[in-house]
Amino acid sequence: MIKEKGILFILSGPSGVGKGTVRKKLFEEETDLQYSISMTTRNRRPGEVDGVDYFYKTKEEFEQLIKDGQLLEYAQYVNNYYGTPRNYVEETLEKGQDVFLEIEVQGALQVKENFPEGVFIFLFPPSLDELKNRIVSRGTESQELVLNRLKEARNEIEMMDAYDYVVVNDEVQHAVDKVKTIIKSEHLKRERIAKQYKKILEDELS
Ligand SMILES: Nc1ncnc2c1ncn2[C@@H]1O[C@H](COP(=O)(O)OP(=O)(O)OP(=O)(O)O)[C@@H](O)[C@H]1O
Ligand SMILES: Nc1nc2c(ncn2[C@@H]2O[C@H](COP(=O)(O)O)[C@@H](O)[C@H]2O)c(=O)[nH]1
Repeated sequence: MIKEKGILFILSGPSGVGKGTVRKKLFEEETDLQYSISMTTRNRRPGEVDGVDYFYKTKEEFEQLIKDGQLLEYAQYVNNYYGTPRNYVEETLEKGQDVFLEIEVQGALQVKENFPEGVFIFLFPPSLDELKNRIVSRGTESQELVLNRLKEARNEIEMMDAYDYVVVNDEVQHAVDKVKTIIKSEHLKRERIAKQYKKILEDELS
């Protein structure tokens, strides 16, 4: 019997909307997903751990990874590089396990070119004011960086139509439940298609 490949889920959206918060809660409740840890050149925030939150790289190391074709996608976001390790994603999907990416919009659009069969979810803020409150209240960025991230957010929201699903992050648990429903329905959809495909093959062979 042919082993089904895993499904690639991409959670994306503007900085501060709550992607990391929603993803962490989702992973407490959903144990069958594999999280792809990204590479970045940004400085480690207090409490972040290398190999858990990110793989932290120098600019030179990151540019070498790009040259070597080791990134599935990458983006320069507010003066730093961020990217997804290609081997980890491809090998995990090949093993039949689902992979979950939490990345910004430019990167998500690159993934869409290479993996159009991926499931693209856009996390949307209840309002732009609330988005600003969230970035500011997190307290991890200077005022200048908050403004840069908000400027970027407006461009990112314009790309929302390229996604398969839009989930409003009003309350964390609501958003997590909606993402879980999307994951279940994508599995059901693929099972149904596989059954139909099997039936067509059986009919043709009989
Ligand atoms: N539904 C929510 N209601 C209120 N606050 C929230 C909600 N979701 C997230 N937050 C808060 O908003 C802030 C930003 O969340 P988080 O860091 O998860 O965003 P992000 O989209 O991952 O940001 P970035 O893209 O910059 O990494 C955090 O302080 C978090 O606690
Ligand atoms: N294109 C990619 N974007 C990524 C990746 N990993 C994280 N991100 C996104 O970058 C911004 C900033 O993150 P922060 O940790 O500095 O707040 C945010 O939107 C992340 O989702 C990646 O591999 N590729």
